[in-house]
Amino acid sequence: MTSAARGWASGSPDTSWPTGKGWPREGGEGGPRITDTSLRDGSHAMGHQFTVEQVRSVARALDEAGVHVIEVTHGDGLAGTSIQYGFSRTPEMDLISTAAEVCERARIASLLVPGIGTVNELREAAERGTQIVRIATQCTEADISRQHFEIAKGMGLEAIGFLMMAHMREPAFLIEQAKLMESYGADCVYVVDSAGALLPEGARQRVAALKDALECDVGFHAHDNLGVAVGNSIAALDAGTDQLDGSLRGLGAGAGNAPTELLAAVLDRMGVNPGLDVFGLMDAAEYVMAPFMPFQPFPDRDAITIGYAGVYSTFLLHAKRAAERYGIDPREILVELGARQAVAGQEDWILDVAIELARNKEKEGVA
Ligand SMILES: CC[C@H](O)CC(=O)C(=O)O
Ligand SMILES: [Mn+2]
Repeated sequence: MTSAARGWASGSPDTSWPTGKGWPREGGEGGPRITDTSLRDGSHAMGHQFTVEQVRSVARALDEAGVHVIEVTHGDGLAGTSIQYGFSRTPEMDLISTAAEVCERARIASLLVPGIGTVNELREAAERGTQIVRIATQCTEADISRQHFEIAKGMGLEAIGFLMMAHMREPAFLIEQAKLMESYGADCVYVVDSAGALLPEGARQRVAALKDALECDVGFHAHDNLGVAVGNSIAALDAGTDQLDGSLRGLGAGAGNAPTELLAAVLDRMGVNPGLDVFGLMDAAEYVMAPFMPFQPFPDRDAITIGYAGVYSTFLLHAKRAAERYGIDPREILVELGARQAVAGQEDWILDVAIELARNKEKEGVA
């Protein structure tokens, strides 16, 4: 569908345009609402070095191709720029303003991780054009997001919960966490496969459980560590997801996200295209995004290990260092950490596991 066919050229109001909760179901075009996170999750792959020009051209191309929501911030969310997470080349508020200025239809979202971003950044982001805040917590810690939801709703923003590392917990557990976010005012709660560790059945079960238990929308955010980001997104759709995430060329952390252009093509073939210009997105990926990408994210050995072990990608470097010190394969450390369900903040386990594995190996060698 061209922009003219959608009535964009004339700027006529399109009542089917997605504005959040329950968006497309009655009288709309059908299909899920699409959020492109190239300019946020992609910030990780870019080493947080986006320029104003890059953001302008990507946001414009996404908007023209009918993407409903464009997420813009540092990869770790508002105020992520730091020695810990990597300094942004361009102040994220300028990137938000730039995207907001060029978008005629798409809404701008920003990620906020409680403990990193504060209400001050959220207020400024809203002044610069952010209309949707995605509040991200570990999938075991939804309770820390109450204040953030209440403030965001008080500011008139659409507020979305982002339950990260959702592969680590069973659907029944996620329901409880998602219900907390809903009770704080969430318009939607996402199952976030941060480590790309889910397989289609796991994605389906988690989304189906939330759909069954919540009144608000449900979303799904994929990573491609096991090469099934698009397959998992389709499984989520099958389970009734209202919203899906993608990024052009999959630009995102680790093995990257589900490519938006691929999602568009697949949804179109499934007969549930929510108004995306399939060729436009293919062109945006090829001619706007690809030329400035520092590398093409894909499931390489490290990325597969993260998905296979189901651990935080931040464990990788520490595991490699410990493995070298104790003469073992870092993959063994990561798989063991995954089995022990290590979460962020438990990096000290890495050394313990390395020592234990080295001892076991020594014993086996002696026996
Ligand atoms: C906290 C940042 C992180 O990249 C959020 C996300 O996209 C994920 O967990 O997959
Ligand atoms: Mn992500």
